Amino acid sequence: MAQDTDVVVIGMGVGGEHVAERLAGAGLDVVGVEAELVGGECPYWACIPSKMMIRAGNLLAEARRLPGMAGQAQVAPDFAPVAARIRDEATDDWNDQVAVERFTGKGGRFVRGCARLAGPGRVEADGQVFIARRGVVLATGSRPQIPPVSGLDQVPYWTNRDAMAAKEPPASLLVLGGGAVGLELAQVFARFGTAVTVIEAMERLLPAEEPEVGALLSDVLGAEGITVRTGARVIGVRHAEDTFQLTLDGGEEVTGQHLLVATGRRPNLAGLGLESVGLDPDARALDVDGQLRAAAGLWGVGDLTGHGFFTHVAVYQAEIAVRSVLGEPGPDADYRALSRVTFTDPEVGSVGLAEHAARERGLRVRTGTAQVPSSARGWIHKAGNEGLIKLVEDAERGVLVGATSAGPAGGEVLYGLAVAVQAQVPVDRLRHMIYAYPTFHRAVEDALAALRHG
Ligand SMILES: Cc1cc2nc3c(=O)[nH]c(=O)nc-3n(C[C@H](O)[C@H](O)[C@H](O)COP(=O)(O)OP(=O)(O)OC[C@H]3O[C@@H](n4cnc5c(N)ncnc54)[C@H](O)[C@@H]3O)c2cc1C
Ligand SMILES: NC(=O)c1ccc[n+]([C@@H]2O[C@H](COP(=O)([O-])OP(=O)(O)OC[C@H]3O[C@@H](n4cnc5c(N)ncnc54)[C@H](O)[C@@H]3O)[C@@H](O)[C@H]2O)c1
Repeated sequence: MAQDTDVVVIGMGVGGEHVAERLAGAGLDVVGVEAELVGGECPYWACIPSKMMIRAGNLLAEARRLPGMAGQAQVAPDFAPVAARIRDEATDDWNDQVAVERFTGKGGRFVRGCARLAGPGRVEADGQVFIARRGVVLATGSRPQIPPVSGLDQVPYWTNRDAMAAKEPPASLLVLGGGAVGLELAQVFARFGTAVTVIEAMERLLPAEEPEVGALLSDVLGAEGITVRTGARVIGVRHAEDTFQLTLDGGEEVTGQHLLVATGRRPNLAGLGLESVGLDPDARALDVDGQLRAAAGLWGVGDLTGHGFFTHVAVYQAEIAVRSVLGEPGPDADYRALSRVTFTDPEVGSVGLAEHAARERGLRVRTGTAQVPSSARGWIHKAGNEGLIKLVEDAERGVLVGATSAGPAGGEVLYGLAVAVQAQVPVDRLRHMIYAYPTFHRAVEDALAALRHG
């Protein structure tokens, strides 16, 4: 028999969990359905374990920077504490009991299973049927996008999930894709002694970001001993005797003990029953309006909306969806000042539009760039000081529409630039601010001084 409830949340990753807990906390009867682990990708296989790995890799890199700066250190990398932290502190050995109890403790009803829509306000899960009076929130996230490379579907490649569960670094690793996942993990494993080759199809690393950043990362990763192949297409994959062999389009072969496929993600819409509510199940992403509504009584938050695969986007959208479900007024989602940080060393932070994206929108653009090593703090910092600040100004309006901050703490330096883009602070005002000496963010002042038409 069908059970009545106020709201059903399908998918209890960061987005869905936030919605479900907030609505249950507001006194609604909420059913939360999760096929795998409550918390989703971020705590178990993505943001948190990868950042624990990166913290460890950065410690090794800092120790290796001692010569010429502060003495000598014997560095003997050991991945065991990293794997243990991921198992014990990050993921509770991939057990979500605490998260489930946090939700049920707020009065939520939890169902473990794969849910699907069976008409407006109607959800089937784990052999049960729920009728949602207020509506349904879809938050099913995304999964790795596997490219159609000949032989790839026949071999035991890694995705981010296998990498996060690794107990030791592989002897060698081929990384397909020079985006955020590929580069963060390439650098970590290399710092633990893995021989890493990154193969990126586009002409540069992090191709969606400023080209200066792709060049910077190629140099830094190359100097750390990582082989970086850009503009490289893999046309075939084979696996035999614990070795992966990739054939590049020029005929060259590259080999490695493991292969990490990190070529992007795609929203999980298949099998959700979208056709039962008149929506296209084959769409690339769930189309939502500014209040995160996909249809009457149907909301969507997180990766499946295609507005950027980031935890901060999922949680931002979740707050708006909560207000919308509760019928409370509030502003529409606004992605103009969306920040993203790739946690390589140097960290690459960016907000808003890269120069090429601003030009594609027809803006009259001025850009200004400053090199971190040439700034006072960068010069003082010395070892590991690589980085740059690049600003993108809409010259008509005299405001920044985008900025990049790469360097030590580049993701933190980004914050001031994100405020400037979000609040549309006039560039002239930014020029007449006082920037503390000698901070990394003082390079912003140099970049402002360099703003000129390209
Ligand atoms: C390696 C890696 C590192 C990352 N690092 C960062 C980072 O540093 N910072 C950052 O902001 N972002 C990072 N991300 C992205 C971040 O993990 C995602 O953006 C975030 O997890 C999205 O949350 P979500 O709730 O939309 O989806 P998910 O976390 O994917 O959760 C969706 C949930 O829905 C469940 N589900 C799916 N279908 C159904 C169904 N039919 N019924 C029931 N349940 C279902 C799934 O099991 C899953 O638990 C990283 C991603 C990766 C891969
Ligand atoms: N620090 C963070 O916030 C963080 C970290 C990791 C992941 N993420 C999120 O997860 C998402 C997925 O990360 P990702 O790195 O998998 O995707 P991505 O889209 O960032 O990068 C994928 C890369 O693979 C390349 N590529 C695609 N097909 C290829 C092929 N056949 N051969 C070689 N290269 C190919 C693309 O050109 C691109 O550079 C990101 O979009 C990001 O939003 C965020």
